[in-house]
Amino acid sequence: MAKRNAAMLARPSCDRSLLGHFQRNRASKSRFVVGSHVWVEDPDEAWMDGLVEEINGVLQNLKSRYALNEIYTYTGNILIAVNPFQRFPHLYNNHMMGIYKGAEFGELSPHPFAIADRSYRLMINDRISQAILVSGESGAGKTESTKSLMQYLAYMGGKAQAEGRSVQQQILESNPVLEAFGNAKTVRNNNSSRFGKFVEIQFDANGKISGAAIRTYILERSRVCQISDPERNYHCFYMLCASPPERVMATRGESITKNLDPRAAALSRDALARIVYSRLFDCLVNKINSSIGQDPDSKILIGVLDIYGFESFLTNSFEQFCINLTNEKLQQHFNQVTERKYHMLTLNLILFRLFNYFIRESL
Ligand SMILES: Nc1ncnc2c1ncn2[C@@H]1O[C@H](COP(=O)(O)OP(=O)(O)OP(=O)(O)O)[C@@H](O)[C@H]1O
Repeated sequence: MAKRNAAMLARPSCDRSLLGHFQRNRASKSRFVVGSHVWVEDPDEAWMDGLVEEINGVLQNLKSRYALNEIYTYTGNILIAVNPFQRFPHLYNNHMMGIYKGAEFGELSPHPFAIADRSYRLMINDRISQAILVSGESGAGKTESTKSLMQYLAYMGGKAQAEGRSVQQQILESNPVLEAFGNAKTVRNNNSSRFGKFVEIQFDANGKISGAAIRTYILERSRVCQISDPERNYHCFYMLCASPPERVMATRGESITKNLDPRAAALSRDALARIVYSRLFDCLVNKINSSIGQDPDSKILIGVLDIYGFESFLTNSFEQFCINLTNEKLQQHFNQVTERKYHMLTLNLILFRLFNYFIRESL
């Protein structure tokens, strides 16, 4: 039998929160202990009294349902999902979402769509925010269940977008990006989330999605520089280094397919690294500026420009070429400026801005 892991989805009702933690073999132990008196179903006697002599730890109900490909089971308000380790696309298509739409909770087979539908109805009817907790051991199927929940909420709350991509589309499209940067192969799961995620889907008064926020928690930072075999680093690093036959550029409204040989792929990788680093540097400067604070009402200022000096190597980088050109221009202007008795700093600042603009545009 395939390995079975289980994830649990708990739906809080409008006035209380259900929190829980599901581990295989523990649920039965919490209800039955060795020595308990129990009723046992019997084909002849109907019910017989019995005594628990041994607990072998198998959740019989989940096991027999799993054998019939029934991977979802309710226990009260809680949905238990047993990882099937195979795709059942018919369980998650538009037709299935239509069936669960507005159906009474418990009327249809247990499903994440039913949990999402109940939460949506409670939010609409009682005007109270809801939360769905997805919990379970690594590899149990929490991320897959979360995607089904989000798929259904997007289906219920989605509104047609006149132009551009709708909020619901963007929420669903954020999954592959976050997984590329936040998921990695571990011993237990080839696509293990190495961060916690709280997706807040906001609705307007008509129950339509009006916005969303993704809050992440405790990204496993150590993985970036420390991994043990056979685990891997974050997927994005392998995606960056891989040279697919064609890795497609998506632009607004269309996608362009371009063949990249390993050399071109390496150039793209290096360009990305440069951009990421320079954005990080800008971000640092912005942080410093916002912590110092600026006076928006100030009408006068003294600017002091300090750019790096000109230099000439055997092979000059593009930035070196730019800085040499700018230094040359600055000196020309300095001479003109002093001759014409203009204020030198003002012109220098303009040039500095132009220089920045030029470099940014060129990169
Ligand atoms: N409902 C499902 N249908 C098909 N495959 C599933 C389903 N649930 C889980 N899987 C399979 O199991 C793998 C692990 O599931 P998932 O990544 O959701 O686990 P997880 O509980 O989020 O793990 P982690 O805590 O490590 O992130 C998935 O990549 C997928 O192959």
